[in-house]
Amino acid sequence: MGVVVVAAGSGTRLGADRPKAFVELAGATILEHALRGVLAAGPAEVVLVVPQAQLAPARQIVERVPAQDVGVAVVAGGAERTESVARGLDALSERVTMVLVHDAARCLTPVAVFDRVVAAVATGAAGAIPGLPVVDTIKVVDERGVITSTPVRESLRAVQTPQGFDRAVLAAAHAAGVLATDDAALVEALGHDVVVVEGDPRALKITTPEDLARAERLLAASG
Ligand SMILES: Nc1ccn([C@@H]2O[C@H](COP(=O)(O)OP(=O)(O)OP(=O)(O)O)[C@@H](O)[C@H]2O)c(=O)n1
Ligand SMILES: C[C@](O)(CO)[C@H](O)COP(=O)(O)O
Repeated sequence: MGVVVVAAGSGTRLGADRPKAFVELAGATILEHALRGVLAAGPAEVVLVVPQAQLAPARQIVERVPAQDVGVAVVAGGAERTESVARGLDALSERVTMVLVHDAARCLTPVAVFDRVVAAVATGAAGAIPGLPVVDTIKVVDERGVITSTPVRESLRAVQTPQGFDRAVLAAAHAAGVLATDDAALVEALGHDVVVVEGDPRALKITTPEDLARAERLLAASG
């Protein structure tokens, strides 16, 4: 299994003085936490996708983190998340047949979540992604803010990463050249079934300063 870790975002909503993946969380960068979490899942290879200006700092992180015999490559990302994923995919070796795409911003994702995604793809799913039931009622609104529909809550999931796919399926989905907020959407658009497996609250995406504080608390609580 190969893992593409996308870490090339700027982190506008976090508002830090550097790209989000290079912000410190309990003494290490978000990217370092993410890399350690990914390596615990037992990949054959990993590609870190980072901003062009952060290639050298990212390589220093790779040197610091023990990876045994796992190959860890570092490549520059694009302006959009979808482009960053595509560049990461291109950097995986030919031998990789199953790909997981993971947000560095979800750096505290437990290994059990990786395991559930891998198990679902290994048993034949074209794609598998973690998700949690939503607790709020969700409304669809138009441009005036007027509600146009209320989806049945039981059918909704808030989805996370890692998102796992058969490599050929994901490559075909990216070849369409369409942008989406996650990879599953590209694979769904090709007509493939993507299954949702159980996610985990600890796989939160660090997006705002409040999320960063929550991640600090989670790490402190886990000792
Ligand atoms: N051009 C981009 C945009 C996002 N990402 C990555 O995709 C993940 C999810 O994106 P998000 O959390 O929204 O990060 P940012 O785009 O950096 O956040 P913001 O929208 O606040 O700028 C992050 O790990 C981010 O680094 C990426 O690799 N390349
Ligand atoms: C892939 C993702 O994390 C799934 O929830 C999410 O869609 C990323 O979106 P963002 O707009 O890049 O935060």
